[in-house]
Amino acid sequence: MSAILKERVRYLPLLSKLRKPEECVEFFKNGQYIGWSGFAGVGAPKKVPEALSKHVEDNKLQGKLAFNLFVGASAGPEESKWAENGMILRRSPHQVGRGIANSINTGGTHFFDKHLSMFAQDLTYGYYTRFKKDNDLLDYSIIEVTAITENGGLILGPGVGAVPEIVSVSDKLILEVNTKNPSFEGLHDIDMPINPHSDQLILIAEVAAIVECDRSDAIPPNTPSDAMSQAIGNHLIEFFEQEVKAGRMPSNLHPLQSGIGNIANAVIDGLSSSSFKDLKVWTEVLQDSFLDFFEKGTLDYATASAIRLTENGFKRFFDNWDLFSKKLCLRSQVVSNSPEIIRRLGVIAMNTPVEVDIYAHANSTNVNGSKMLHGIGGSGDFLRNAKLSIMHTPSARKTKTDPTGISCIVPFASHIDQTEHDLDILVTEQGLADLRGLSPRERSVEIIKNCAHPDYKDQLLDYVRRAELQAAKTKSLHEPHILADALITALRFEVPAGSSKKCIRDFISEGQLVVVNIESSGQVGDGQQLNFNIVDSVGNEYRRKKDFAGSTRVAFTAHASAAFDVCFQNLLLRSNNRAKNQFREIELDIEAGSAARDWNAIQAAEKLKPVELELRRIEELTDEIVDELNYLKVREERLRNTNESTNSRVKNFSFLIIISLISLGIWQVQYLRAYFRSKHII
Ligand SMILES: CC(=O)SCCNC(=O)CCNC(=O)[C@H](O)C(C)(C)COP(=O)(O)OP(=O)(O)OC[C@H]1O[C@@H](n2cnc3c(N)ncnc32)[C@H](O)[C@@H]1OP(=O)(O)O
Repeated sequence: MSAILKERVRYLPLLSKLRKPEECVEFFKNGQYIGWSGFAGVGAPKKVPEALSKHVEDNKLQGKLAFNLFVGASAGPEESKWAENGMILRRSPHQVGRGIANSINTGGTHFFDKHLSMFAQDLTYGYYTRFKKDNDLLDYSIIEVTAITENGGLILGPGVGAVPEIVSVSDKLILEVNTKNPSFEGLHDIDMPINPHSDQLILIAEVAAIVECDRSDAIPPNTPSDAMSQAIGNHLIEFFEQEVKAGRMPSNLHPLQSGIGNIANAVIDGLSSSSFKDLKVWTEVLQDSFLDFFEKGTLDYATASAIRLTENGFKRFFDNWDLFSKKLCLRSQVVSNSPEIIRRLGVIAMNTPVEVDIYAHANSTNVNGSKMLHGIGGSGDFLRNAKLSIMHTPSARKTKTDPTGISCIVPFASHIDQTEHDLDILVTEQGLADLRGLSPRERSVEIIKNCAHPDYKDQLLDYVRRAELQAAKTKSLHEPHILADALITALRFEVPAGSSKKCIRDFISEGQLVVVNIESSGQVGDGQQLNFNIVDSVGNEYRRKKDFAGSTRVAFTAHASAAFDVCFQNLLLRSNNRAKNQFREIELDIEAGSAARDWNAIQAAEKLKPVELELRRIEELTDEIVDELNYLKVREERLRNTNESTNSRVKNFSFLIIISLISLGIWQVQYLRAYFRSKHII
């Protein structure tokens, strides 16, 4: 037993329960309900989960020793290891890490994404354990502590999260005493709201073991702030200054909440250099940038549920313990995320979405509507209840081949976590949209104009124009949408190896510039040969390529006004002996006319100001509309000529028939007369 452990565990009876992590494995059985401490990657248990993972790997128990796991918010890499080993059957709430996200997205883990403010209390109500056969809510909980007081009080570490509720409903506890971190004594304010069923007994769990942990939390370094995040920060600072001037906020603002992720970290970095003083923070996670905030004297006091610092950040924090610990309080997540407190304090909430749509519905969790990233976390708690609900995001994110390949401003959010009823302000590096008091259609203009990336502005405006035209016809102009178009920015489909040709058809006008971007998965030599060609319906071939993989951009000027096809065929090569179920995934993006022009290059080459560029774009768009109208006019003329010529032909034919009938009639009369005369009848 190390001297430091003896010093930290001041409740002596517990010292007799000391075990090695691997000696705790025997407590765990398949299907148990387990709680962990931890919040936003810090304060989670490490040694016992690691020993269990090793046990599963050594004995090939993957998928055979699995648990229902509840953690306040995300835990550390040990959780991802559990997921990789098929050890998590069910999980809630917020999680972070490739392993756990993969397990959710491949169906190995049932994940339910509850608001952080509600999760802990719902757990104590028994909502999540209602299928359990015995009366215990949680069988075991593994809790990291930094000390245990003389009377058995648990001193948690850098994360509080749902530990108070988890401990209160656990049958047995395993305590990991972290001796690498200093004791966090004096930094927490642990409070448990009384649930409506106040007549229920809170169980006092039995401690099954204590284990020493000599390792700190491993938080990856944050991406340093860049021009994009600085621009977002500057727009926000300018906005806050205006709010103070308008008398809607005091000069030291209202308490700030900041979400997780690199953008949130960088935005706080920007705010720390602003001229605001005596700021306060009411949030759930403090990241590294808050340390600068404290040191520069901008930040007066902060309260959170976890302090999620990188290795360097923790070193700074521990080295300056006296300064930071006096300005900080860690609380449980039911308190830090309490809707009532957030509303009463008038918190300014700032969180990053995956995407926001033109009417201000935001997706915080699911890429393309179905691929889970991290979960909603506390973003819903804060954005629904804050005095000012702000979302900050880059206007576009990169893909493998395109630095602005994904627009974060979309016609229709593919999954909605935060609704239009909550969001006040949207800010990207392009600018800030103040949505307060605007109708959905006013919002769409404000968002596209101020926040969308220039590469996507025209497409979004075009969508709004078409949606409004259609909605006007059906008298549904409140929030116009064309649902069939709303979710498509680029086409993505699979071409199975050995299948027949697959073609995508579009229509172009003569002389129009067309740009086709094609991205294919796989590589040349992988046993499949992907060929494509682009032809129009009058026989012009614009491009043909054999054995293609990766990405390409084809630009051409249309020779005729006609339909054109982009056709793919994926041949299975003889040398390929893994033939079954192989396919290439294709992403196809077709742009025509002004949308196909590289406006950034035009602006640079002709040294145009933004207004001039916008006017040029509008001019081209107008020319295009005029061209289209001219084309329609010519087609209409052609149709009219065809109609007229058909009409005159029918007329002539009718005359011919009339003349033929009259001639036939005269002939018949003559013939009958001659016949009757020859028979002497007349
Ligand atoms: C504990 C708490 O709850 S704190 C309170 C706030 N909580 C939340 O808001 C929870 C939900 N939000 C989040 O998890 C984050 O803010 C995020 C993921 C939405 C954004 O965080 P960032 O640091 O800006 O994201 P980051 O750049 O690391 O991107 C994360 C991944 O999402 C992907 N992504 C983000 N936006 C998009 C998009 N519009 N389309 C496709 N992929 C996207 C990124 O490409 C990246 O993928 P990768 O890991 O394969 O590279």
